[in-house]
Amino acid sequence: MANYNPYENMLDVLDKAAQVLGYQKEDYEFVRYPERELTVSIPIRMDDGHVEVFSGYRVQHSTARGAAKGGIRFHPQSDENEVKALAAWMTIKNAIGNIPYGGAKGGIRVDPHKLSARELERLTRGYVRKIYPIIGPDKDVPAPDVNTNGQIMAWIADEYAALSGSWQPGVVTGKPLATGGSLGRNEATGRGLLFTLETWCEKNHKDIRNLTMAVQGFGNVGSVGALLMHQEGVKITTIGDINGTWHNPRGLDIEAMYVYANSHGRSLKGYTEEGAEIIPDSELFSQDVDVLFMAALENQLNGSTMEKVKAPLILEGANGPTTEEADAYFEKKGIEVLPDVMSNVGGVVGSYFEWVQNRTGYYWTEAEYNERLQKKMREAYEDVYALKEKYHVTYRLAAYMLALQRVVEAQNTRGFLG
Ligand SMILES: NC(=O)C1=CN([C@@H]2O[C@H](COP(=O)(O)OP(=O)(O)OC[C@H]3O[C@@H](n4cnc5c(N)ncnc54)[C@H](O)[C@@H]3O)[C@@H](O)[C@H]2O)C=CC1
Ligand SMILES: O=C(O)CCC(=O)C(=O)O
Repeated sequence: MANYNPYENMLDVLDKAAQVLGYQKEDYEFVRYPERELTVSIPIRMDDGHVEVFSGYRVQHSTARGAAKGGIRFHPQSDENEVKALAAWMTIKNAIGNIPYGGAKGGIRVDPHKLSARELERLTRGYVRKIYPIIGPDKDVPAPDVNTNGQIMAWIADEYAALSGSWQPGVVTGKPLATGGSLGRNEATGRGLLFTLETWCEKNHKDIRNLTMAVQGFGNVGSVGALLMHQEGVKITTIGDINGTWHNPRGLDIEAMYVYANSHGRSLKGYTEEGAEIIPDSELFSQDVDVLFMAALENQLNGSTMEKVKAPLILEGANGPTTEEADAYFEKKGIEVLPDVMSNVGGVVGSYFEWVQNRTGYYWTEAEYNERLQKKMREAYEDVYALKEKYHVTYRLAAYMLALQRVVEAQNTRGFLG
């Protein structure tokens, strides 16, 4: 998998979707290229006085349907191709969610766990100064992703205010409540995944309370998703994060794991539970469960791991966890995949709700927020499902087809071909 290029993977699926729709290359060629890619260098004085220079990226894949929108990731392996693919997936996802955004993503190549809080703040503010010309509430609106959180979003909003001379909370979403965040956003991606699973159960005449599950990733998406699904009766026997894989055949104590991870920097390192054992990470995918919930990183289910999967259903909370090769294999084997661009859209739909509240200055209750989220998740699922049934394709292909139709229509209506 050394040569895995997530952007190429995205293009392959996009081309297939276009083919099923009967599009010629020129009908959608523009969607194959990001509109704008910015690479920046961020010099930081570290606490001990020495200087380090970090690479950062912001890619705006599309603004056809509205301002570019998507999270920012801090990760040691972040690079141009990863951020490009993540930005394109945002275009597709935002179109499926039918929210008025294009797609973008950002990244800094750094291991944030090695930085002090002061260094992290300086790095974040340095990054904002470099991408300042291309972001704004109507231009490009960042949000959290892997290894970023509400505090980092608050620093982004504050640095933007310092540069622009005005407090504009709608420049970034996923903020803490004290800085214009919204009730519900922190849980939105996980809650949206629960709604997706519930809709799948309804369509397949399954009772969610009878499902068993294994989860990879226990950060924002994995931990909230697992907690909410557990509360609905799903039995979660296996959870893995970067530190290890925990297994309890009687069902893990998800509440305890959630509290532990959230008081240990979103990490399960050191977690113990009576009846639970630590198993090799390589055994996570081969668990004999009903659902494999992917909530870590891309390229996890690929040519080398796909044959391990025993679960008949894969729920994608992470972006891009399944390569095209693995996807084809799962289709052949009858393993159903609820794809990222449909299933985890709750995060950005929740961000849209926050942005709407920031711009109107009128804040909703959590119950209102969750009710609207449920409605949006349902609509996204049904819109994808209708195409899946009509064309007899996978959920993923149907999702890409739906997005392609919406982006192409917006682009053509605006008429911005040169
Ligand atoms: N935060 C959000 O609102 C959204 C995030 N996503 C996607 O969901 C995924 C997870 O994001 P977050 O939960 O926000 O990130 P996070 O930083 O809160 O958590 C990431 C989790 O993945 C685990 N992990 C990392 N590498 C791993 C490995 N090699 N093996 C096993 N576990 C590993 C970490 O230990 C951690 O538990 C990413 O793909 C992200 O792009 C998608 C939609 C929205
Ligand atoms: O909330 C957002 O704007 C984007 C979240 C995100 O990065 C994602 O959906 O992958």
